[in-house]
Amino acid sequence: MLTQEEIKQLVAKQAAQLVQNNMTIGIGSGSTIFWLIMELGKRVKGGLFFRAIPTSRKTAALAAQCNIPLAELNAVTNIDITIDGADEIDPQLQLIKGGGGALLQEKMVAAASRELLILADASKLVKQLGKFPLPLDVIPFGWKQVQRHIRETYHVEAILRMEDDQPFITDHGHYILDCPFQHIEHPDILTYDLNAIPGVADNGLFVNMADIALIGYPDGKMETRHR
Ligand SMILES: O=C[C@H](O)[C@H](O)[C@H](O)COP(=O)(O)O
Repeated sequence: MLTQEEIKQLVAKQAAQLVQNNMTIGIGSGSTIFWLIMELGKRVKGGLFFRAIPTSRKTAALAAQCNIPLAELNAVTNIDITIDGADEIDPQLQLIKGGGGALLQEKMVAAASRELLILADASKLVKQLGKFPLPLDVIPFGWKQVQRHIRETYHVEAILRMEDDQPFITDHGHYILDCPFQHIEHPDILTYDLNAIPGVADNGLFVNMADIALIGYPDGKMETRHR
């Protein structure tokens, strides 16, 4: 039986093979994407040329260490494919993302891409989204008003994400509120409503965005799911 890290490595290896010469790709964030970057680094060493739009400072730093040429989102008109991880994946390939706090850039890069490929081990598969607390990317100014709105509207206690006893700060200087909805019946409606709250920059629901998910299992099998 493979460990979770070995499964992540396996799906990352397979996904790295999809990148072709001269492509522009988006690279997501997180521990699964760490392995993707390692695999892409090997392909760069082997002579493959592509350029990548990173979705976080961490991803950018890792990719630079692996000699992957980087570009900014503003510098491209077209991204062939974005490869990213997820925190939850439902049967319609609707996602919760943002466990690492990079959801805002991830969604912007995914939205600019022709295709979004999600890599995950099978533990991320759920029947219904919501067990994983939904991250909201919020402007620090007046964040408690957003928290109060969530409490009054949904009866959900949003928790300010902390790191080393300080609020966790995103790459763009924002805060993250983690919202334990438990059951999200209509992700399409919820994403729209949450983003309408003043002070919310974005939320971690990725609705109708993922095209393909590559799922790895402990026995070494891989499954491709399409939306
Ligand atoms: O902000 C983080 C991203 O949305 C990640 O893609 C997500 O949290 C999954 O990360 P991991 O591959 O570490 O489980």
